[in-house]
Amino acid sequence: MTNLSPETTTGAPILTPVRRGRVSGLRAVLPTWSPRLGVGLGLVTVIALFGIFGPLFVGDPDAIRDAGLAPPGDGHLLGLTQTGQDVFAQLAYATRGSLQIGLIVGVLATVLSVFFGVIGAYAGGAVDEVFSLFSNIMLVIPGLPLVIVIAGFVPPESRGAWTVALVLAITGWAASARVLRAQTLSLRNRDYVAAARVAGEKRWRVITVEILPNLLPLLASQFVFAVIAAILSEAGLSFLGLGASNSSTLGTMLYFAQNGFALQRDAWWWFVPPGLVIALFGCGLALINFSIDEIINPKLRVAGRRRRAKRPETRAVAEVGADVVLSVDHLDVVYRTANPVHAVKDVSLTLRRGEILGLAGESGCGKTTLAYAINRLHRPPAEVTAGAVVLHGRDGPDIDVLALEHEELRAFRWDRLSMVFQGAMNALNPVTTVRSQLADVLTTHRPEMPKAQRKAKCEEVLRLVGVDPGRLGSYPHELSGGMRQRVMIAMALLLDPQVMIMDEPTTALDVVVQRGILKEILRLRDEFGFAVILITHDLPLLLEIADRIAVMKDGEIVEYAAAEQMYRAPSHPYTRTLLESFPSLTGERGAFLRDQALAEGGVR
Ligand SMILES: Nc1ncnc2c1ncn2[C@@H]1O[C@H](COP(=O)(O)OP(=O)(O)OP(=O)(O)O)[C@@H](O)[C@H]1O
Repeated sequence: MTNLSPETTTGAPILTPVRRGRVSGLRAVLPTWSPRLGVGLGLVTVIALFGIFGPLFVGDPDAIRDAGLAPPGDGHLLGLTQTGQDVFAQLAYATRGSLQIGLIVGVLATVLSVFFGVIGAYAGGAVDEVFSLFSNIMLVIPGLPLVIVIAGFVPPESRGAWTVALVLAITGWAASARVLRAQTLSLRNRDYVAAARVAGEKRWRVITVEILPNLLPLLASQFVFAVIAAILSEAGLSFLGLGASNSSTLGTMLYFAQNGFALQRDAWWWFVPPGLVIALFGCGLALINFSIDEIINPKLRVAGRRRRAKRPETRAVAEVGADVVLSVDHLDVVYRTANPVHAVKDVSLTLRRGEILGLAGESGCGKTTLAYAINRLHRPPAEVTAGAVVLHGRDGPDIDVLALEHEELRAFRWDRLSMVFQGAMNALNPVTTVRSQLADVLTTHRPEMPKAQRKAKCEEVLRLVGVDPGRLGSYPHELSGGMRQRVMIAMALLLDPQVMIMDEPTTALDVVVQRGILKEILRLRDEFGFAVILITHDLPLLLEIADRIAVMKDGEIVEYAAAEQMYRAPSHPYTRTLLESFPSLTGERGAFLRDQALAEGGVR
């Protein structure tokens, strides 16, 4: 296998060269530009400018004229109310009033939710319990009735914009505090926060430097949401006659329009403009909120592209021999992020029946991406842009894996090709027993299998991987790391697959357990004849147990040879560097298990 360039057989490049690198500085915390964000920002900016500067250019909104109720025209852009007041002038002042209340509530509610959510969660213990209890109580009190009661108790003469804003903030922070608490609890256990604590950083510094910056997108979203809710609630309160008595807001405009029977008198120019401003402002903020969500959850950024994702350009698979079970042909995988990453470049591999094919390479070279793409487990932003993956059935037609439809794919996975994931021992569900996790696989893929047979099969696979079937009733936390790993391998064996992909199956285990499990895999392979793609960065380990090895670097296969050959004479400088980077205790790299196995006739 040579180092192939990313070109199609016709010579046309499949992809333009991709730049690697991180989005730096402020751009990393800003939402990506999208038409949605543009429309949202446009709406909010225009309405905010109208609220800020409009009152400077319109006349007195309270000036009463003799004209009475009049439609737009005659020098009045939006007509007159029944007392002859200019609706456009009122709209400018009312927009300013509503924005003020929205802003005050947004700031107050955010401060309260940070105080009760973040500080409480970080402090932990009794403080967290009390804060959390208080947030919960505020959360279960129905908001609107409480607002109505509080606002109703405040005499109209002292019910100014600030009072209304205060009432709305008091009733509107609790839900955000719950979300921030959950997020802070998760953040405070992260390694970098623990490191800051161990380094002796003061509490306030850990909160402001380590935790709050990570909560910024969430805080921004909560703030925007609080502003929308405040403007709408204020409009509702005013409509009920409980709004700010000394200031004009969009809600009070609607209240007076209602009192003046604007609807019955067809005076649309009186109630439509304030209603429209509320709707457009809310809509604009909601659109901005969507974009902030994309920062909190970057996966949302690719949603549009996912819909447009096309079938990759496939080419005829190279002629394969009868003993080939899986062939990967010129596969390309790209992460379509702001700076696209071409993670798998023109990779071609063939896996023979019963073979252990090792895939080695340093961290980040694309091993996991390749494994996921073979199994169609890759998710956006990852996209297979070219190539083919074909499973050559034992008894049946070839299966073009990349062309499988949803249901076919569901039936194919695990049945024909199973996978032991990286960090698999943590992949077991902590709240379900080993029995039900194994049985679930059988119920999904073999629904017709009788219960007794299912039970027997679960016991059999556990025995095969060296775990006492008595452990079927155990929960994952009751098993050692090595046992959990064996259970995952048992799960991968359940349906007698033809191919098993193992991504760093033993990395987290100590050398003795690792060796035991690898020997077990070799024995099972010999017994059942499945083929294995074994992924690891540990090349010497592969030299010991693999039949052939592919070495990956920067997404490309740079050397692909029989293990024996790679062991005796590695041809690529990178392979040599990899081998030299591992110290040898015996003086002979990888001699131990291979030579022992050769002597036993175990490794071919
Ligand atoms: N979701 C993602 N978005 C963008 N780039 C990604 C994403 N996931 C992985 N990559 C990039 O793809 C490349 C290959 O990553 P991959 O996880 O396949 O490497 P690996 O060889 O399996 O590494 P390791 O041994 O550490 O698991 C890396 O450069 C990585 O940064």
